[in-house]
Amino acid sequence: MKDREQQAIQLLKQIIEPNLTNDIVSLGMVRNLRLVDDYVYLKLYIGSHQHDLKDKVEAALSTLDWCKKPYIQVCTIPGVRLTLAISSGKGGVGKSTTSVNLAMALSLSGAKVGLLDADVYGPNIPQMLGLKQSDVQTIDTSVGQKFIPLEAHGIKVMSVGLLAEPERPLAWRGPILHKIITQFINDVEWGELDYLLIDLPPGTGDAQITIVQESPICGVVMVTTPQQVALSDVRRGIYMFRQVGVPVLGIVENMSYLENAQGKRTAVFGMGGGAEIAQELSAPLLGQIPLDPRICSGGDEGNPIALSQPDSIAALTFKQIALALGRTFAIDRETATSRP
Ligand SMILES: Nc1ncnc2c1ncn2[C@@H]1O[C@H](COP(=O)(O)OP(=O)(O)OP(=O)(O)O)[C@@H](O)[C@H]1O
Repeated sequence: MKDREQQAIQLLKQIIEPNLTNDIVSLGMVRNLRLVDDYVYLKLYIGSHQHDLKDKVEAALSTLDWCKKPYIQVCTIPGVRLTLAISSGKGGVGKSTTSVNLAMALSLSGAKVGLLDADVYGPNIPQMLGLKQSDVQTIDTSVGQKFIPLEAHGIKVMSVGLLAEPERPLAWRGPILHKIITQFINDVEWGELDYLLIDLPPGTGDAQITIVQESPICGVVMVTTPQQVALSDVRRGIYMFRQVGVPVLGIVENMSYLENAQGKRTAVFGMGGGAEIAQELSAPLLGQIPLDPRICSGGDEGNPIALSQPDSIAALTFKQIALALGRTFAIDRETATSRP
């Protein structure tokens, strides 16, 4: 049986995703591969534009002389091309700040962007985008009721925080947590999106594993601050994602330094931590965001720095990360607007 499984995996490894120029197994698109008698079962996690990969998988597995039939369950979020997760090893390092500003930078580059706040422990994305608690509307569709996302600065937003009562802690546990997150992933009517960013809860617990396993996440951006204690947590996070087969796209180092009016930089939380971990774990350092009080006030006022201060170092760095992601996934202004 193990030999046959290896045979199937080797065949699937020959299928290359043309834009990412990597094979679908390494990209974490093939999951839950099982052999029952002479049948192959697997889940294929893909974006809305990658349905031809299913035919390729079918054709590849059909060449196995012992395989009577492959059963491929395609897992995708309708209308969503790319689902990316933003994660951190520990809380308070600026994960939500990065999610909001990256979403903003991607949107400003011309892409259609959605942001799902799955941080059940501290859902503060709505506030960071200036959204108040409001009744989330639902819509009846052919596949059941769906939530309609709210919109802020051109970004479609859905958050567990929009469903919770203000000032009340979200004390969801175990099965309820699992159900809420799964519902969020599958039951939001996003429409057509180039990117769906998912702001994960901090850490590497059940909630994170559920989300990454049950959604077509094609990559994770890890956020960290430069000090050693944060780095050991981010290392654990990266190992976790690699273990469940989700590629780590790179690391954003936040609160890297504080710059004074004369341009002198002080490394408040130490220097070079992000670069060190990036090198150690062979994950690119996507950018370094300085400490800037305008990031904090922008978050509190619902006006992200990527929009309000486009010439700031922080905004330019988020823009550069957005462009890098666009290049990686071959989504640029042209493809975003000319999409069928
Ligand atoms: N580079 C920065 N400069 C100044 N303030 C920042 C910076 N990054 C984040 N902050 C502020 O730090 C606080 C924590 O940031 P944020 O909520 O993004 O962290 P988080 O990692 O998402 O936290 P949690 O895990 O608790 O959700 C916020 O008030 C935010 O405005």
